[in-house]
Amino acid sequence: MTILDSLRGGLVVSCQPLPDEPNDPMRDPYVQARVAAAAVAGGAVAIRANGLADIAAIRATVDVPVIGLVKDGSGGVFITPTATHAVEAALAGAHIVAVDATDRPRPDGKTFADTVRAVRECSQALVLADVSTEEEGVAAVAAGADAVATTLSGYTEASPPTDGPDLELLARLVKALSVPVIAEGRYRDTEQIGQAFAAGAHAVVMGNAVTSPLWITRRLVPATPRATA
Ligand SMILES: CC(=O)N[C@H](C=O)[C@@H](O)[C@H](O)[C@H](O)COP(=O)(O)O
Repeated sequence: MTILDSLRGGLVVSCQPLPDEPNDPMRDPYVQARVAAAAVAGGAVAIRANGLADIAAIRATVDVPVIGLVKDGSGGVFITPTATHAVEAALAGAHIVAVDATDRPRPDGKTFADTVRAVRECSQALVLADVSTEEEGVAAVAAGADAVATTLSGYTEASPPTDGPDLELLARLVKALSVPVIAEGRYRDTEQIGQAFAAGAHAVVMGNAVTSPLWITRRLVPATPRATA
């Protein structure tokens, strides 16, 4: 079975501390590896992880594929923004490297296709294109992406933010592409998971709703009298 086959029809759990919270107590490779192990024990078919130390720790702990990325920067392209970041993620142990494949300029001046080539030259890792529009997905596949994810919908100028997941983009990508399309971004419950698979998703990624006590608690606390006192 190929790596991508092993993800088919399953839940991928994204184990990442909150990016805008440098003091998130979960920011620790050992902790993230234990969270990943718990997710796998619960049935996750793969783990998505950010940063070389977390990728390596999770790879050493779980026996499912690791989708690795390296976040760097805040505005513009920040998910595995350069070919160097992508190569480092592959060498740290990612089976699949998630790379920003939006049509925005990249900090190293290279193209997404250059980045795919760099990963192929140094490893067996596959490349997952994180996109925000259908056009970006089509271009990413032409440039060599092995799979495409809706990860960046709602986070670029070309894609207006929404509360829930972008099921429309997912359905359009499934129709337009011949590679697996992974649903990611603001999936929170079983109903949305069902909707994603009904729209043709290869797999669904859930992050904060599973792996961030800080994020979950912040959403629950406003419902308490204490919060409004
Ligand atoms: C846009 C961006 O930076 N997305 C990142 C991608 O790796 C993560 O911060 C996501 O939050 C996560 O993968 C999915 O989490 P949720 O299921 O909570 O959307």
